[in-house]
Amino acid sequence: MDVNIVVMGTESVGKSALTVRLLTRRFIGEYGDIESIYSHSFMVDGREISLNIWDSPYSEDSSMETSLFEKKVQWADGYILVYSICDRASFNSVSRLIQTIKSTKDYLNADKAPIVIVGNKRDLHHRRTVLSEEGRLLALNTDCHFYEVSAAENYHSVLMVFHGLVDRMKDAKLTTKKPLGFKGIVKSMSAVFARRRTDSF
Ligand SMILES: Nc1nc2c(ncn2[C@@H]2O[C@H](COP(=O)(O)OP(=O)(O)OP(=O)(O)O)[C@@H](O)[C@H]2O)c(=O)[nH]1
Repeated sequence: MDVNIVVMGTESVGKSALTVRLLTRRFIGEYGDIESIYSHSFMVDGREISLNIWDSPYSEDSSMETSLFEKKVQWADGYILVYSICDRASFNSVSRLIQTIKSTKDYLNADKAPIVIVGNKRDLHHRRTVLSEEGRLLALNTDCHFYEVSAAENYHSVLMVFHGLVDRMKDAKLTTKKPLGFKGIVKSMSAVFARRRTDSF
């Protein structure tokens, strides 16, 4: 089964950190700001699940963001919306993002793809400005799912986020993989590591 997941959220909330943690089990600290689609396969109940994860840096450019946003919604079978527990604006943005996704034509026309809300940076609890209860309540009110994790400290909680989302899709009628038609997307981990190597010299 092929599954497309889009990871969204404002700047520096840890979208790449979560994605790279899933793929490599590692937290590398600094991540490039490139639009990337990563592939990752794993077995569930004897069946191979192939995940395509679209991780994009946050962009302030609204015109670019609109067309890209629609493309993402058209492509996605599921969403991971990330905020930082230390950044209230990022939480408010997730709340708005849910409304925007849910009102998009492609979302309404398709089988409603599951949405998972993720509060990241749980290790920074001394700087917390968003309570766990607020995340949970938002999920309850919007019919989404909720996790609080630390990409920096914990691989298993990150794994739970992605597997939890796939579990919710298993019964959903997934359409055949939609063509992407978007140039310039890097489909490998090499860019992340190449960037890191460059930075360290
Ligand atoms: N303490 C802590 N820092 C984290 C965690 N996750 C990410 N970071 C840090 O937060 C910063 C931003 O992480 P990224 O993964 O690049 O965030 P992003 O959401 O992909 O950012 P953009 O690409 O700018 O949209 C980096 O310095 C990471 O090391 C976490 O769980 N805990």
